[in-house]
Amino acid sequence: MIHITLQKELTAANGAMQLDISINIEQGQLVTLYGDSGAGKTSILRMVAGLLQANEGRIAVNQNTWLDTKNGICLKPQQRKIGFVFQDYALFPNMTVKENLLFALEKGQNKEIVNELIDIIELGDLQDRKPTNLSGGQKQRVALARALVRKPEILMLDEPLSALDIKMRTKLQDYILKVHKQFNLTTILISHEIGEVIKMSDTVFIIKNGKVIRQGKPIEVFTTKQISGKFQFSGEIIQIEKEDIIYIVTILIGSNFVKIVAEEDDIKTITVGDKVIVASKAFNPLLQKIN
Ligand SMILES: Nc1ncnc2c1ncn2[C@@H]1O[C@H](COP(=O)(O)OP(=O)(O)OP(=O)(O)O)[C@@H](O)[C@H]1O
Repeated sequence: MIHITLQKELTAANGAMQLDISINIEQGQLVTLYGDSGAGKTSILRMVAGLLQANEGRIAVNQNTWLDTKNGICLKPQQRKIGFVFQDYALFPNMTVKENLLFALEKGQNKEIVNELIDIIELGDLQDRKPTNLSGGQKQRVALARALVRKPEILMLDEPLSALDIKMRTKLQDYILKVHKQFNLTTILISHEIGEVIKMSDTVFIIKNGKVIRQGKPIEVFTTKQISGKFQFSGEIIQIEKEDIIYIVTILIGSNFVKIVAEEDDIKTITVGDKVIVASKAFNPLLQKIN
């Protein structure tokens, strides 16, 4: 079990914001932090990693205490068993893929883990290339492998996929799920994509103004009780157009646009940029393979 209690005064765009959270994560779970920009998600990860100091807090990872401000305990970042992947890949440009991984080894650590990761994350063909000769998705695979070299207890992923196109994103999601299971990791992912949160995580914590406002299984957290659709997708509203007495709402679902007819009452609570669920109760879709 991982227990995280943190309090920190942050300086938000409109003044001071008190971050105050207390979360428990079971060993082996993949959890997501979801919320608006500036809600405090990255600050939480940075405090867990020891890169940002909490005003008060306690972090206990299995039997070990990483932080306990009341008792003056605060492990240095290098003493916390963390693997971190950011949106920017932060690979060393002058080193090959394999050298980047070898460089991450601890002093005296067996090099076998590097070959194991090259194998699992399928970097064999890329291992002698330098990062400039890799695509965004390939670089992020290397960054993921590098984060795992020291066999972390917690893997932290701060929007690692947001710069990638939908196809790459899906592929990387699968690699993350694979290593999460194979290395029995506890993983904390920050994501803005409802679909990604639902696909990836056991539990989602919705963060707003530095507080956890909801938590639970993603599908239950993101769907209200009224919706019991048999068929549903999440997406973002791109456009709302009035046509006579109805409205046409354009929603981006993955890389596809879908137009939905809505009535005046429906659009009262929604606006462009909102994340929504599109659900249908009586729907018999056709399935067709695409190449
Ligand atoms: N070291 C710090 N001291 C004080 N305030 C900070 C510090 N670091 C970040 N902040 C502020 O805390 C707020 C939350 O930032 P944070 O990066 O944690 O949000 P976020 O939810 O991860 O946002 P995004 O999704 O845009 O990355 C921001 O307003 C930021 O300016």
